[in-house]
Amino acid sequence: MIKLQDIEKVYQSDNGTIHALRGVNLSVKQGEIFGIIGTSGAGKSTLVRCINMLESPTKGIVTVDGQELTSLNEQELREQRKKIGMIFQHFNLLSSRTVYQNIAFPLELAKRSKEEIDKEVLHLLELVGLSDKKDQYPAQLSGGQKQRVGIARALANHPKVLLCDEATSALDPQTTKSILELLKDINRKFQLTIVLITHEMQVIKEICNQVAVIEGGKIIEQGKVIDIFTQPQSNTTKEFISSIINHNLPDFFKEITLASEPSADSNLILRLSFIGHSTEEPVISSMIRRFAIDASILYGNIDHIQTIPFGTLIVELSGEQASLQQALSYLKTRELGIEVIGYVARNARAVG
Ligand SMILES: Nc1ncnc2c1ncn2[C@@H]1O[C@H](COP(=O)(O)OP(=O)(O)OP(=O)(O)O)[C@@H](O)[C@H]1O
Repeated sequence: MIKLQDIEKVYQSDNGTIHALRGVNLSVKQGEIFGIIGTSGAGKSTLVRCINMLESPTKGIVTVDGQELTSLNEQELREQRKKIGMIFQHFNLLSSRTVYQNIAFPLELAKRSKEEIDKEVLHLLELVGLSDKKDQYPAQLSGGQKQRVGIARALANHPKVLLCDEATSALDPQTTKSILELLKDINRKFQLTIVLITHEMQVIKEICNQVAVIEGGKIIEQGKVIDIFTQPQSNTTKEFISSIINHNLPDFFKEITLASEPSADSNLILRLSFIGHSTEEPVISSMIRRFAIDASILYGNIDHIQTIPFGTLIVELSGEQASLQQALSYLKTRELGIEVIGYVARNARAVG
């Protein structure tokens, strides 16, 4: 549905040249909720604004719904933009218009009849749960209600894509949840493709199928949310994830020396991640039964990414070195993530 090829964006400002995007390639499938996460200044807003050409890329090709936007003139672009709705962090509502009139605005611009507009607006008000607020002005609404108006307005022209520019960043956690639920609902009902940018991993975890991490104008990591959460590669991604999932080692590891290679009398410390059905498999107990080893659990956590459960265990295995290596080989045949954290001297910690 959306394809970005080698997108570059250079701003010329009084302070010199700013290279905001440096060769971005992205592909978003129809019906996906695609999240782009990055810290302040990473290039998120520039990137999302390149998708509907509010910013025109200095270089590269933007294609939406099979149409190359980067080759269109202004008038053709205006037509194509009707396929792309957008919502904003600060809602961007017209303060002198009522809720009804705000939602009607894009339909008036599209020269739709009064009857059509009325039917459409009433339907959208119901969809976003604001039928009773139609004659109020934005100043009389809460942040969450304002964003609901923003969503209804963005959907007025039946877009195929909805772009969300930090749409929940100005909202409290409870309101954020309800807006994300509404976006999920709309995605399901209309098979609408959603691209959202955020600096909060919680938002990605709650609704996205796919995620891309942007840093210094480049995509440094991308993939399925479940894969990125369970096997983050870059330090930036690890940091984002650690804000909601503790990937750090427990404190007592700071006091012991970990070796990267085994010695005759060392214990093996592993981090195991279980995803989906593998959380139900009794891997640890069958490993202990098969090999002459002991296992003690140093840390355990279970979480969900939307409906998929995933768990993390840090375990210390003790026994003969040959048995430990056999157990490790056995674990590698199971459906789980394995990270060898290191080896500790057998007496460094008492294994129970
Ligand atoms: N219109 C502009 N003129 C000049 N520089 C700009 C302009 N817009 C953005 N930039 C610069 O481009 C870089 C990327 O900015 P952008 O707003 O895309 O990042 P961001 O990840 O969305 O950050 P934030 O979360 O703080 O909004 C920054 O260095 C920013 O200062």
